[in-house]
Amino acid sequence: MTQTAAIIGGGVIGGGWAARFLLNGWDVRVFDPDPEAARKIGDVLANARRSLPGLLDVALPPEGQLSFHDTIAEAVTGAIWIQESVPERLQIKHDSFAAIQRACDPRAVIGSSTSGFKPSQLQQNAQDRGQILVCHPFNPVYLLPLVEVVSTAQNPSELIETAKGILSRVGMHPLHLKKEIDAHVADRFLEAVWREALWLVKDGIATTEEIDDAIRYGFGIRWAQMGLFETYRVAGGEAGMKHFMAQFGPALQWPWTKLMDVPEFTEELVDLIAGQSDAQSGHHTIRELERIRDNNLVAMMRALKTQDWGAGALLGAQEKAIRQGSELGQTAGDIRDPAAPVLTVHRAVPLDWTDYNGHMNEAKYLQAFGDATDRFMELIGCDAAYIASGGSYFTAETHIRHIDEVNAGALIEIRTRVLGGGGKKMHLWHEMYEGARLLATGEHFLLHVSLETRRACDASPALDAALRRFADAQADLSPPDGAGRSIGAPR
Ligand SMILES: NC(=O)C1=CN([C@@H]2O[C@H](COP(=O)(O)OP(=O)(O)OC[C@H]3O[C@@H](n4cnc5c(N)ncnc54)[C@H](O)[C@@H]3O)[C@@H](O)[C@H]2O)C=CC1
Ligand SMILES: C[N+](C)(C)CC(=O)CC(=O)[O-]
Repeated sequence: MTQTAAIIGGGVIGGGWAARFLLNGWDVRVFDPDPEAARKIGDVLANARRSLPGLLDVALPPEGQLSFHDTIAEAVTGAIWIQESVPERLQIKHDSFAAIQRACDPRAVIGSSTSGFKPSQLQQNAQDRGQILVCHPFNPVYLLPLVEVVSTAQNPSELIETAKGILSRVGMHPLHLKKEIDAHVADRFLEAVWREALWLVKDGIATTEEIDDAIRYGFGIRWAQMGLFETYRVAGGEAGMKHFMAQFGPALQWPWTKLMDVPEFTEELVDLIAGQSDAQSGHHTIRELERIRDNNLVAMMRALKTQDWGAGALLGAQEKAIRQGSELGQTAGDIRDPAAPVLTVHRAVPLDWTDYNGHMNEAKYLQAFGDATDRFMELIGCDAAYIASGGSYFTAETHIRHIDEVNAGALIEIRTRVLGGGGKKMHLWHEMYEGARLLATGEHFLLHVSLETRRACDASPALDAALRRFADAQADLSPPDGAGRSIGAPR
């Protein structure tokens, strides 16, 4: 059954939460007094639709329904997750919690996006303190997985576990802090770095662009994959962390940084920073910058997925769970009708598959058909264990027809037929669709090989039988249009 989330405050962060829940299959009900809220959330959703689904190599559940409501009471009806993302003012947050708790399901989780308030401050005077906890996300909420969960002794452990479970199921990494503290963990770093950067600009040491370069050409990339302590452990060389601390610890006593002093926010400093930021980035609109940011984040996170590391490992685990619960997780024994084409790929087109023509690049059609072949091989028993035992298939010939174009974010399906198979041979036919629209076909001839001799040889009897089950059942189907065709101009 579809689950429902309520979003109270639909600005930058509330809009991001709405997109994350919707694209993970939840219905979302929004309350925001701003008459422009629907348009603003629409813009965030458009960005999310082109970027989030393509993070995974498998389709997310069908998108939920979005609705807007005139009161908090109406918005929270039926919601099991309520995310407060109103402005960072304690009184507005308290008023919102009071209105939420007058109307909501007492079992619902109420998460607050607050960047700085402690949960005990949020819970003050609440009707049910135990229902409210901090769930602090990072912008863009639809792509970045971190959410800092901060609770108090008032929160029942079952509610905290429910909250963490739900956040994990929408692809997030709930980091549950041991104790509450102003600004949680991550915002304390961000503020320390920001404060230092303001000094560097004010003192004329570096411009905003030079400071950004200092981050993005070096330690920013490093942090994205290993964080701080693991990076420094490696920097200690073979002697490791103790050596690193002995070598660089004393620097903390020297006056390298001004950390706790804050430069005065004079009009002059604000103008200096805003002027430098305009010179650095003013030629892009904010929407353009958001898209550049999203393109880069998707490429980086997908690269980390191939390494099964950090934020990428989380994506891999989510992908595996979705696959296991879907048609793509079936075994050959689950398939009752081997005469029907088999679903081998169901996924969105990722941003990093598109090219200068604004659509999916030709090389990625082969990637998608290659993935379809891999899935079919796995289905008939040519899986990781079989390959480790020394047998596999090599592709000997491929013919792809590009029939229609497709853009980032679009959901594609590949259905696979067996045109022939048995012994050493496997002849596959893939059709790629977006809905009912045929996008491409791929015809592939493969040979079974011994990975030891690198020469063709018969498949194992079990693999051969599994392949022949499909080949025999499909033998009487009429040949697909375009099968066996060679390249030539239409006459
Ligand atoms: N912007 C950021 O980078 C991050 C912000 N946060 C936190 O998220 C919360 C929201 O911040 P943003 O989305 O940046 O602010 P925002 O200004 O973009 O959005 C706030 C939204 O709340 C609406 N609003 C105002 N009064 C309301 C009320 N009484 N009931 C319902 N909605 C109301 C406004 O119309 C606006 O759409 C804050 O607590 C902030 O600390 C958390 C992570 C990152
Ligand atoms: C600037 N900020 C304190 C609102 C930032 C955050 O809370 C998290 C983020 O997305 O950087």
